[in-house]
Amino acid sequence: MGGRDIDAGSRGPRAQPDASTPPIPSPLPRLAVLVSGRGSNLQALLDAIAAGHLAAQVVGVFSDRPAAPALQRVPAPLRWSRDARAFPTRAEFDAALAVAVAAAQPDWIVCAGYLRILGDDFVARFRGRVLNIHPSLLPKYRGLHTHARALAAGEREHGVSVHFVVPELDAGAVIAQARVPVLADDEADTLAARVLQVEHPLLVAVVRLAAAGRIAEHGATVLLDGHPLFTPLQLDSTGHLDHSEPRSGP
Ligand SMILES: Nc1nc2c(c(=O)[nH]1)N[C@@H](CN(C=O)c1ccc(C(=O)N[C@@H](CCC(=O)O)C(=O)O)cc1)CN2
Ligand SMILES: NCC(=O)N[C@@H]1O[C@H](COP(=O)([O-])[O-])[C@@H](O)[C@H]1O
Repeated sequence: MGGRDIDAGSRGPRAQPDASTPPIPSPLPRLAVLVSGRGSNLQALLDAIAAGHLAAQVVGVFSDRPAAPALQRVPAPLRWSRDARAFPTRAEFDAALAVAVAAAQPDWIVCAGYLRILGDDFVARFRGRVLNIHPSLLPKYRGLHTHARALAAGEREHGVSVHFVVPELDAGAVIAQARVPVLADDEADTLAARVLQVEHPLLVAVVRLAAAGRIAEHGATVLLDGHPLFTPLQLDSTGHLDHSEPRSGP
């Protein structure tokens, strides 16, 4: 799994393009995906790319768990994993992860079911380019076990958020959300399954915006096409993000 191929060879005069010269396509945006589990969100990205619905390329899949089934969804050269528990400190694992991720030269890093808190140094190194999909309507239910907690709290609505990653857990600017109803007979697993169904189109839709250079982190705010988002984009029933959301401010 390597980075960009840099042609250090040719030093002669560059051929001037003319009408007969086909345009050189810009390289596809490079995605590094961090996983810890089965990888259904990773698969959603891979499927969208294969179907021509996401103009990007997965350049590496990274895990803290060598046995993570998600790793099997990509060819071996794209896989990197180390047992995080085998490292003396969290910082040492994070440092090894950062070196491996940097070597892939990603444009974006997507936490897709990645179950480790990233250290401050890792976040700082890639700040503004790290996204996470979190199974709750943030800022509600940061952390783990979100479905059980939402049920225990008697929520009638639940869902998923995609946000920028900052050092504080699940506290980064929220880019987009998708909502599902909580049913009277829901248990954590049935609610999780319903949420997962909207996670996949939501993640693809946000990564599509990121890959197209349309979103950016601006402090605690998300910029969409240079305009601040004051409320997260919402996934509609057709799997598209509502860009018509009213934007106040310049
Ligand atoms: N610095 C950040 N790192 C990560 C974030 C983030 O927002 N900031 N998002 C997470 C993903 N995540 C929820 O969406 C999450 C991941 C891990 C944990 C957690 O408590 N992990 C424990 C280990 C749990 C386990 O092994 O079962 C830990 O790291 O000690 C909570 C939420 C990705 N990283
Ligand atoms: N705190 C992070 C977290 O809980 N992420 C959640 O883990 C699952 C991973 O599924 P996947 O491995 O099939 O994509 C997804 O539901 C994702 O939202």
